[in-house]
Amino acid sequence: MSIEVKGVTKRFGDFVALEDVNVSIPTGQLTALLGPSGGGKSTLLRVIAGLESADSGTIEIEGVDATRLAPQKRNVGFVFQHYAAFKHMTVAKNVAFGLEIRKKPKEEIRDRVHELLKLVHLDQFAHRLPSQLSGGQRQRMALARALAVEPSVLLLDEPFGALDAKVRKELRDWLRRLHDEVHVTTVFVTHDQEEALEVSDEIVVINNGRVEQVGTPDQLYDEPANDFVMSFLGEVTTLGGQAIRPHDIEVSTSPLLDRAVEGTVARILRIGFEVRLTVHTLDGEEVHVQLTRTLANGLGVREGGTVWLTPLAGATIMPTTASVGGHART
Ligand SMILES: Nc1ncnc2c1ncn2[C@@H]1O[C@H](COP(=O)(O)OP(=O)(O)OP(=O)(O)O)[C@@H](O)[C@H]1O
Repeated sequence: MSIEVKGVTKRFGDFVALEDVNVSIPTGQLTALLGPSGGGKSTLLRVIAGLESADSGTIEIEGVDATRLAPQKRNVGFVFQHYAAFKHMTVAKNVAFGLEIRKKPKEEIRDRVHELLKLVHLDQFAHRLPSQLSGGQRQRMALARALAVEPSVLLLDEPFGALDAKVRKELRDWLRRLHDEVHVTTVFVTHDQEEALEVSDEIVVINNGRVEQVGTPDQLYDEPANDFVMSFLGEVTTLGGQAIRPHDIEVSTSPLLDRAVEGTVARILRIGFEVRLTVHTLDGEEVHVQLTRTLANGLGVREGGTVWLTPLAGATIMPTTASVGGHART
């Protein structure tokens, strides 16, 4: 394991931001810290970086107890949402900075900067100032700068958070490819489920200062530990008082199964290949169902018509608590 977080608790006054957090982050992987705003993701990243100190618990990085080490002694690189570049220095100088203060030979610095700028596709911008770059290019420069000193761990706090959706998506794909080339252990904070599912090898779901679940994107989606994780990583509705995904519900226009729930189609929304039904059941539940267009057309569903709903075989079903429905997809 590259990072071992053991029994970490962090309070700000009376407020408990992290409570007995235990996480192992594997070497060479891309791990996302995912959760709703205020859940404690950034605090955990800052405790790993040494920018905050935990009230109790330990942090081990690459087998070394780093709990009391200063940030610059932990061999970690960081990139934040709003990256503070040296405005008066060129892109190349910004990337070279960490190597220069370490007094590396000039030739080695020049070669390394060239290699890094190529890696982040900024080689043609080496002589520009940061203000002459786009937001996405500036974040790529920040990554090159963080990678320059060959950190054993790269910590990214919503690195693309301030960028527009399209650039964000491009950089997300780019980060995945970069990681496949460089393989440095990377931990990145995001509140965006899609980003976490698309990019990471492993996801740590954090809510209210606690770890809800750790797993691969598939494990979290297919075997959520609780209804919070289930609702945070995809859409969820309730059927017969239980949480279920809208696409895991079978719709029939005749009462084929005795445990089927009868209801009336209140609304039909057609979006591309997908058809969304809102069904009001006899028990007064509002159930959301997702079907393919082909299936919906084949069934001949119509607003005001009666349908019978059953969970599909193999559907993930959870008892509900108050958290279901509280975290819609963003
Ligand atoms: N320096 C501080 N002083 C007091 N409270 C703080 C401090 N830093 C963080 N907190 C509180 O700790 C909680 C966790 O904050 P944190 O930034 O870790 O959340 P997050 O999951 O990263 O959220 P976001 O996605 O909004 O950044 C929040 O309620 C926040 O207000």
